[in-house]
Order: sequence, then structure tokens, then C-alpha cells
Amino acid sequence: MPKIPIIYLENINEYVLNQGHGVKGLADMGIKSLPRQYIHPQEERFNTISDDGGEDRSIPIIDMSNDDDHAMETLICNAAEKWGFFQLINHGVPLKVLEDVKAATYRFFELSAQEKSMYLKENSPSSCVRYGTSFVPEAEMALEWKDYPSLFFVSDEETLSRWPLACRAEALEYMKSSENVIRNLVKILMKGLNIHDIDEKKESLLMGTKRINLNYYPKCPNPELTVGVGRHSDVSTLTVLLQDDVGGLYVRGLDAGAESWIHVPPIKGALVINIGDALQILSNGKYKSVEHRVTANGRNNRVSIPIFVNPRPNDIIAPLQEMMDGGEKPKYREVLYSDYVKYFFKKAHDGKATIEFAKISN
Ligand SMILES: O=C(O)CCC(=O)C(=O)O
Ligand SMILES: [Fe+2]
Repeated sequence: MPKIPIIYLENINEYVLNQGHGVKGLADMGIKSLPRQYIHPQEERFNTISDDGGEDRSIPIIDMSNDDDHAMETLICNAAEKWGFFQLINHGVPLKVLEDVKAATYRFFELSAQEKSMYLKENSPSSCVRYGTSFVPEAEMALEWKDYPSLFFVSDEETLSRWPLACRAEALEYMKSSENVIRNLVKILMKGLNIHDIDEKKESLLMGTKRINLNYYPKCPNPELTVGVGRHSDVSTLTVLLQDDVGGLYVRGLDAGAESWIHVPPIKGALVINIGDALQILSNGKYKSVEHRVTANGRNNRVSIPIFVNPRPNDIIAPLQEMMDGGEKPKYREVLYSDYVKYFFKKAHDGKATIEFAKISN
């Protein structure tokens, strides 16, 4: 007799989604093969032979303790233009803060399904706290092998009363400790556009809100048939990502052919930074929001913790006026940011398709 309770596997949605077990529940059960709901079409699976051509290329690694500010700023702006992705070392966020938030992620996932299910959309004490699995299960043909709580920052008070106790202090500390580096990056990236004054309106557009996700990718029985996260670009201004030492994040290479994927190697203490769609739009396409994806892993559990730095929901995003001053034509129309995000969450991950929503066709 198989050890697996067949009833659960026949009713994946009930078990994984509604009861809050997540894919971690399936992994903990010891399933030996991937349920069909997680099998992705061939073209979306990751083929390590052709997709990761043993690249010696890598996204830039930038040392923020570099004494030569000008050189460091140039590296950052070039990386944002050419790669849309880079890693930061010596960024000033203490290693302990990073280790603590990873441990807190594990702590959250050790809660029982019943405890975690208190944070499902239907039950959550706050619309700012949502525990989920996959991306948008109701719109996806195939599910993603990932669970996560998503925490939208409103205020310290809200955080301390509503975010899950298992991870709230550490998630908040990580968010606060990264404020300096985020502000610094935004300043540098604006300077690269010849914008030297960040007024209140720009401050809101560039870093008006923050959301932190605690991603958990459990060890998967058939990693070759599924994905951790499908191809997408982020809708943020920029994303600050902490990953553990497992690896599996791949970034689309912009320079060499459409099908080149570059691994982002884990570096202890580093933060991965990527440009999101909002900044691609604000910079009129100068900074690139690049497609990325995450493989499932057959040997290890993996955690990653992105902070999405976003405009405010009521902001209108469009290319900044300064981008147009030299006579450049806007490539994107004005869009209410909350409409942009709604559009992103209405469909499965689909590469760079979201930005079409704002593109001016000519
Ligand atoms: O887990 C990762 O490395 C990346 C996750 C990601 O791309 C996302 O949450 O948007
Ligand atoms: Fe992402």
C-alpha cells in the first residue's frame, strides 16, 4: 500500500490551497512523484543542457564599499541598463539581519497548516498579510512549486499587531536595515538619468511602498517537470532579493540571443538587485526589467526573500518628464499603478507580457 493518502492527491486544491498545507505539505508527506497539476509544458521546463550553457558570463557583482563613488555609481547604472540585475556586496545590511530573516522564514513554515491557514486570503486579519502558494492558482494551467506569505508594509503598529508572530520582527528588521541601501540605489539610478532632486512625488513613485515575500521552495520529487517560479519580470521599481546558498535563480541574458539564461550564483551576505517594470516605464526603457525564473530543486529546500520596492497604488506611472526633455518620445502611456498590478495578478507568469499593458504601440 502506498503511504500517500490518495484522497489528498485527488484533491490537491483542497489540501494545498484551501487547507493551507501548501506544496510543503506535499513534500513533507513524502510524495514520490509530482502531481499532474504541477507538470509544466515542455517549453517552460528548465533544460539545464541548453538553457544554462555552462555560461562563464555572470551578472555584475558590485562592491558598495568602493572608495571611488563615481566608479561604483557607473557600475550600478550600467548594470541596470545592460543586465537589469546585479549583486551587491558590502551594502551595509548586517549579515545577522539576513541570517535572522532566513531563519524566521523557516520558522513560519514550521507552523501547522491550520496556523498558516489563518493567513489565507479568506481568513487573514489584514488585507496586507496573505499566505499563498504558486502565483495565481485560479488563473494558472500549471501550478508553481512555491509557498509564501506576502507582507505589505503599512506601519510599524500594523506590522507588530498583524504580521505572523513567527517572522514579523525579523522581516521588519530586514526591511528597515535595507532602507539605506534602497535609498542610495534610487539616488544613484536617478543621477544616471540626470535627475538630481528627488521630490515628494518622485519619492512616492520610486519607493512609495514596500512588500516582502518569504518564499519557500520545498525539495521537489520531479524538479525537471515543474518550476519554482515561471518566467516573469517584477512589477516593482526595484527588488532587493536575499537568497540562501541553494541557487536556482536564472536571469534572461539580454546580450546573447533570446534563449540565454544566466544563473545567479549565491554569494554569502550579498543582495541581488533587479529593476522592475515600474522603473523601466519611469526611465522610458533606459533601465531594463529583465525576465527571470526559478528552478525547482530535487535535493534541497530553498528560501528567498524579496523586498519589492513599489510606487503607491494611486500613483500614475509613465515616463518621467525629464526623460522627454531632450525630445525623446514616450514609449509608455500613463497607467494607474494599481491597475498595472491588477493586470499582472490576473494571469499566470508570462515572461515580459505585463509591460505590453503600458506600451504605446506605433
Ligand atoms: O526566489 C527567487 O530567487 C526569485 C523570486 C522571484 O523572482 C519573485 O519572487 O519575484
Ligand atoms: Fe521576480
